[in-house]
Amino acid sequence: MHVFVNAAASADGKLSTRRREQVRISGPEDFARVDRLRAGADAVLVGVGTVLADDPHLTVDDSSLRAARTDRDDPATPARVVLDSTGRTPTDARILDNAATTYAVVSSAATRSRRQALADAGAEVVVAGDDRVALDDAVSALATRGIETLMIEGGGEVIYSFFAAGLVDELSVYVGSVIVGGRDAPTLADGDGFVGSFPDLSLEDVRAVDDGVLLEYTVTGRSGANG
Ligand SMILES: NC(=O)C1=CN([C@@H]2O[C@H](COP(=O)(O)OP(=O)(O)OC[C@H]3O[C@@H](n4cnc5c(N)ncnc54)[C@H](OP(=O)(O)O)[C@@H]3O)[C@@H](O)[C@H]2O)C=CC1
Ligand SMILES: Nc1nc(O)c(N)c(N[C@@H]2O[C@H](COP(=O)(O)O)[C@@H](O)[C@H]2O)n1
Repeated sequence: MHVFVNAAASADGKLSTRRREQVRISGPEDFARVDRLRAGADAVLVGVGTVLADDPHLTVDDSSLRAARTDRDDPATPARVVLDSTGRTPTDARILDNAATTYAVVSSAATRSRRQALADAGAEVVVAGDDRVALDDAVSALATRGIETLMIEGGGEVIYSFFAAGLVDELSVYVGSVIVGGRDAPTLADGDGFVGSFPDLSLEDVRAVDDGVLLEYTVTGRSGANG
């Protein structure tokens, strides 16, 4: 499976505020680019933290991009995936509407009633892992459902986990011209953080987008060279 991460960060590396309230960092050109990225994916994945904070829809909005997908017999908008170990996704979350297939990936820690509630709300429930969603198992389960290209949109906990598992092939970061600040505000990669061995990136392209900068990387492996 090809896995790519896209996120928008402030100039000081934050994805949102310390209150975990969504910040509009991208401008119109970048949001259009994100729409194209979504249109090129089989599924768009977020963590339950993003669902609870933002209630995202995660669909392709541009009608010509949707038409191009249906012309090649793909659904108009990619599948949506939420990593949600205990099934905390609200049953009225926007990702559970009928705009696309939605996979709720839970762990064995999710109660039968939460799994049933998510299924009743329209999700296809996938179990991967014991206490927390195990990414290798989740990715395998998605692959068996025909997902070959997976876009990770965040947030910082989930992005870190994908890097820690060595599952990321490409990263694009839009760096907006704003400072958000806050030691507890989410960054691109939160989690426990790396010590001694760091994912290495190769910078493939830099360009001005809106009033910020788009950085595009491929992931080349792990080394301690940056430490
Ligand atoms: N600027 C941008 O581009 C973006 C910004 N955001 C912002 O990020 C914030 C949310 O980020 P964050 O709080 O980090 O939440 P995440 O969206 O990264 O979700 C984290 C949660 O996902 C669940 N999860 C399940 N399995 C895993 C796993 N293997 N690894 C990691 N997480 C797992 C965990 O909850 P559990 O254990 O209960 O399952 C965890 O707490 C919001 O403020 C949002 O606005 C989000 C996306 C993009
Ligand atoms: N690319 C980008 N730029 C920003 O400035 C952002 N705040 C985000 N946030 C992400 O977009 C999701 C919202 O998606 P919908 O418009 O509801 O489909 C949000 O949940 C974050 O993942 N992204």
